[in-house]
Order: sequence, then C-alpha cells, then structure tokens
Amino acid sequence: MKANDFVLAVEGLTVSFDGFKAVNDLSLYVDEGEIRVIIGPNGAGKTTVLDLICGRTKSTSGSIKFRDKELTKMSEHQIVHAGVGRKFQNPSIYEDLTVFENLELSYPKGRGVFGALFFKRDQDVINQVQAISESIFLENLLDKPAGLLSHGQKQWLEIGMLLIQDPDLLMLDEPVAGMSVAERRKTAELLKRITKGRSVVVIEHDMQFAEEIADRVTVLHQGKVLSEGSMERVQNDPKVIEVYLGH
Ligand SMILES: Nc1ncnc2c1ncn2[C@@H]1O[C@H](COP(=O)(O)OP(=O)(O)OP(=O)(O)O)[C@@H](O)[C@H]1O
Repeated sequence: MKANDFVLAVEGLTVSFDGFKAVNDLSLYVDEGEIRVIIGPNGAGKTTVLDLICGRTKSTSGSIKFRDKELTKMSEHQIVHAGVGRKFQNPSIYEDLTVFENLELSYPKGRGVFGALFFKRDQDVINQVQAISESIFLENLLDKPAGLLSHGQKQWLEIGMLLIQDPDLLMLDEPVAGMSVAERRKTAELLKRITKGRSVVVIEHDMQFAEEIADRVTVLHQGKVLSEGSMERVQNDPKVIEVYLGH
C-alpha cells in the first residue's frame, strides 16, 4: 500500500529536544474509520506524537501525510482546517457558558467568541448542536453552565466541541482519565459510535478501556514503535511484557 491509501501515514518521524530524540524514526499508518490506541510507558513519546501531528511541535525530520496533505509543512490552524481535531488531557471549555453555547461556539464558520454571542442562531446550528448533544449524553443539560458539569461530562462536552467541526481524524489524549467506571463505559460506547466515517487516535493508559475500543494498538517505547496489532497480540509480545514489567 502507498502512504496515500491511509488517512494518516507517519513515516520516519523524528523530533529532537536538545539532542534527545523523544520520537525516533517513527512510522505509523491509520486506516479510514479505524480506532487506533497508542499505549506505552511514561515518557515513551505518546503525547509528543500527537503534538507533532497537530502541528504544536515541529518535527526534526520525517513526514506526516494526512490524506494527500503534508502536515509537517502546515501551521496548527491549517491542520485543524484540513480536518484534524485534537483533544488535550484537560478540558478547555468555557465554564461560564452553557453547554449549548460551548457547542455553538465550536460550530465551524470561523466565528470568534463575540461573533457567536451576537450571532442570530439559525436552524442549522440548532439542529447540529441538538444532534451532537445527544451523541455526548448531554441533550438534557444544554442550558446548564459548563462549569457545573461533572468531570466526565466536561470531557464529553469537549469531544462534542470537536465533533461539531466534523474532523476526519480525531485525536484524544487520555479521554477517560479521572472518569468513573460508568462514565468510562459510556465513553467507550460514544467513541465507537462517533468513529463512523472518521478515524480516531487515542492515547490511553487504561488497558481495559484500550482493549474495549481499539481496532489496533501501537505500543511506543523510547520514541519508537515496539509492537503493533490486536490488543491480544501486543499483550502477549515478549518485548512488550519486558518493557512493562521493567526487566
Ligand atoms: N518540549 C520538550 N522539551 C524537552 N523534552 C521534551 C519536550 N516534550 C517532551 N519531552 C520529553 O520527551 C519524552 C516523551 O514525552 P511524552 O510526554 O511524549 O511521553 P508520553 O509517552 O506521553 O508520557 P506520559 O505517559 O507520561 O504522558 C519525555 O522524556 C519528555 O520529558
């Protein structure tokens, strides 16, 4: 297969921080509609890989192809515009605004905070907000200030704020950290549902959750791919066992 056959094709990606290679000659291919989970010990380079893909960090060398676009040459803003959405570990929602307003603000049309506040809500936006709020379990909380939501609900709202932009590739950094067991279960259901028509890359430490959602798992270690495949395959890989048991 050629790099263009994948939604995301990362090849030979390296980033050096003062000579230390946090990501070292990494190659990674993500298919259409796939949920890929990236696992690996602390410091393996997982977050740095997402930072490189979304343009927050610039690579030292290598290529990141998203469909036919070379992301290493694009700004963070251009990458979002091209259809790549990224959720960071801590929710960045507007706590004083309602759930509805947070989703409305994220509706793509390049409106800023003030534009959105004075903007006359058209039916299109209302319908979209309604549909997204249902998919993130917040349809009955649209008038609630986001600051009053539970931690898990805030995470869902942020996923919704990305979904309303309809990205082809969605990247999530530890989406269930700090969530209750019930919230984790609902998040797994949510992720499986929203993958229809898009690809998702998730960094996860919770192995049970990773197993539940992953089509394929990539194990990173020292900035390189240590193992890749089904959860069962990587869990039984002696190289992975050794790294996790720390021999
Ligand atoms: N901007 C930076 N400058 C210098 N070193 C960095 C920078 N960003 C990351 N690193 C280093 O690169 C390595 C990989 O970090 P990264 O956060 O990507 O790992 P991770 O796999 O996400 O770890 P964790 O599971 O702990 O979040 C670490 O040793 C980190 O200290």
